[in-house]
Amino acid sequence: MGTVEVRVTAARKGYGHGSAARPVLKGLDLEVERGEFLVLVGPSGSGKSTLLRALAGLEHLDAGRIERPADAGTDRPAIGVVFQQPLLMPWLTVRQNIHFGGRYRFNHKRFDIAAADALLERFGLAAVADARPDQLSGGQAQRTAVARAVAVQPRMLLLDEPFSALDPATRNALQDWLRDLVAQLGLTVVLVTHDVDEALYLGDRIALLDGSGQVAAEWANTPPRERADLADLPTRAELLARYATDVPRRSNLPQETR
Ligand SMILES: Nc1ncnc2c1ncn2[C@@H]1O[C@H](COP(=O)(O)OP(=O)(O)OP(=O)(O)O)[C@@H](O)[C@H]1O
Repeated sequence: MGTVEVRVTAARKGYGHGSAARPVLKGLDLEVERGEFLVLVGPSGSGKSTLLRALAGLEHLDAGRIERPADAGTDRPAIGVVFQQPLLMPWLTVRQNIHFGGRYRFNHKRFDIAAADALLERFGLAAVADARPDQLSGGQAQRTAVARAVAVQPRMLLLDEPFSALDPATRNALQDWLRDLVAQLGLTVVLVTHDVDEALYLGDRIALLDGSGQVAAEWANTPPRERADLADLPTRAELLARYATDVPRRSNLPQETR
């Protein structure tokens, strides 16, 4: 067992009140090791995004605790977050978007602009550095979002279905790209995905949220180098079988609690 980067203990979180109260996390425990690539899978409504937002500090737990990497001073955040939509600032160029976190959220005098600019090259975005988000392909936009997240040199990257809105070819290309990037930067990653093959292709470990409000099962995984190998993995059949659980959807909730 390596160094624990994040420890979630007895996490409880629900939404709504009274008869509409809906617990989502029910005493969930989870540990993520430093440098590990953990993938959270599970059906819609099982609480994957809620857990990720809590890990990011964007959501408060009702009970339980999360110990996560502390920010090193005020200038360097420990965590970068990327969502399904790139959420770029439409009035800023790609380069300005990548600078955004460093310039505006932290001590801008210590933000390393040269290092952030080097990401343009590394992420294949140099040719569109001065373009606005509406001029980008989906893949370019999402690479910009990841570049913005890593420009502030976080220790951990939290990704909530970052590639699910992309076409399959672009998704595959970005999975390869992400895998190389994470290995080079030595980041700890927690990725939420619906895609079992994506989980098996990328994850060092896969955790299943099945709607019970807890981690229902975990699998150690040695990611295959070839996509063709995915189909034969025993874990794949097991995961798909466990995945079939039906969890009530968000649309069942009263409108005002959404
Ligand atoms: N802000 C909110 N207000 C009320 N209910 C919410 C809120 N966010 C999530 N929920 C509810 O909590 C439950 C878990 O949602 P969450 O988005 O965490 O699940 P998920 O596993 O990520 O689902 P999906 O895969 O569809 O994104 C769902 O039933 C959802 O309706």
